[in-house]
Amino acid sequence: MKYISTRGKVAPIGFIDMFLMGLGEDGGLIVPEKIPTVSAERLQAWSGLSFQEVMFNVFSLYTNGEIPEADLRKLIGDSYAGFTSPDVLPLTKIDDGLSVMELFHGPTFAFKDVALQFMGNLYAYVAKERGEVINILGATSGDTGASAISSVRGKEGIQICILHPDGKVSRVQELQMTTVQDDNVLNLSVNGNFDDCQRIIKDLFADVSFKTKYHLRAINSINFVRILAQAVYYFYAYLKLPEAARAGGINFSVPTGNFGNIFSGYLAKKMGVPIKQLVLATNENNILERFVREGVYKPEGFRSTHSPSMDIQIASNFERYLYYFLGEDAAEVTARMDRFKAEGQLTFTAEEVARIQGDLSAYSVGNEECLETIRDYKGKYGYLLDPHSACGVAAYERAGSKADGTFVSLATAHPAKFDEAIRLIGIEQKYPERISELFDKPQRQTAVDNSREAVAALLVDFYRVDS
Ligand SMILES: Cc1ncc(COP(=O)(O)O)c(C=O)c1O
Ligand SMILES: N[C@@H](CCOP(=O)(O)O)C(=O)O
Repeated sequence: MKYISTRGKVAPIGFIDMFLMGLGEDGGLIVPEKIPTVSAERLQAWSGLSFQEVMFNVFSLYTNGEIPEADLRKLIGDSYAGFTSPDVLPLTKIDDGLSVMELFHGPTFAFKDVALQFMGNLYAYVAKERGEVINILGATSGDTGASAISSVRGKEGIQICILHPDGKVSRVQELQMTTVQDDNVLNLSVNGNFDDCQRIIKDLFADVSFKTKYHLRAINSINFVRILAQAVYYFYAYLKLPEAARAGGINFSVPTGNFGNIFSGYLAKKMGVPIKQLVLATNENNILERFVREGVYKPEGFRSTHSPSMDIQIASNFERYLYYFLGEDAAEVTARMDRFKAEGQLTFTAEEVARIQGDLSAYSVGNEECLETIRDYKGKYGYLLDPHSACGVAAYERAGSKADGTFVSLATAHPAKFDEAIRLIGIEQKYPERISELFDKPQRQTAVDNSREAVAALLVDFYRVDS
């Protein structure tokens, strides 16, 4: 298995090189040369396996033997040892039609831990085995940053810098990042929004001489390993359902912002998970909904919502979807992304829109509807959703067609991370101890201007370049 770029100008590389490259050196996103598939019989044989075993099986299709089997098993075992649920990702039945897969039982109470605990350990492994310098650069709307920092704090040979939008993450998210005192962590609070943070890091990754000199490594869903690790929970959700509930295929409702969460589902479907509908749930930052419904991909005014981690306009993984949508035609992807850069929007023909709607359905959930869904599910089922997970459930409610069989809605964060919103509807919750203890700790972060140059100047001082 080799890896290539959506823009076609990266010579095929192996698994570890792909992991280290992060963003393709031609500015594209990395994808596998050919997506491996799992037959229905083989998938059936995975029934009853633990999450760790399913992950091992999925990753073994992609790693080319570059990580010896025992090492891969240990990396996976270590990564989920700190999850608080014995199932790692428990599946909770809400009613006959709907189950919620809780992805937030890791150290930072968000679904990002599923992939990032593994990636942190993989970076430490690669640093040790290959003597690579690992200088991680990431952008966050709140969850990726906390999770990535938790996965590498204090680890030998690794430095991590995270950009977050100043004042636009929840209080708990900010504390999770900025109360970490390890010297290998730098938190930059950027005077802008998440799109600005993501643009700055992508510009720095695209500057190949800077990237090479400072050994920049990606932890965002820019990195294909993130996408792959997230694909595993689609397999696991399918396998955890009783046979009768999954017969004929299942549906997922997926809160998404950077198109990473749902693109992982799209990948799992291509690999062979019998997924019928993939429902894309956004908040009021609804560029992806407009793309699916109207065939227009165009950022519009940024809005702050109750689900701040999905306050995203420019969705990084849109380009990966485009690549497959355009029949893996890298020249056409390049032409369309160039057009997007020049004109600030992409429009799709009616025939194309019909095909997009064959892959995805999409719903944008307003602030009021989000809170209403939280109130409703707490009242009806005694189940407390966080605002991101509530967008997923609200989209499921609207997707409607219960005749399609079982739905799994992905619960992407613990409600305690977004108590600001939950309190608005008068629901009191008790924080897990690992969250309540954050409020007494000192914070450390550096304010920085919304510019690539300002960030680069700080990185030059922070990163280690010796091996
Ligand atoms: C809690 C939560 N839910 C959902 C999402 C959406 O995930 P993605 O942006 O990978 O699609 C994010 C981050 O964007 C998040 O932090
Ligand atoms: N919601 C994310 C935004 C970054 O997305 P990523 O999947 O590319 O890391 C966050 O919480 O930071």
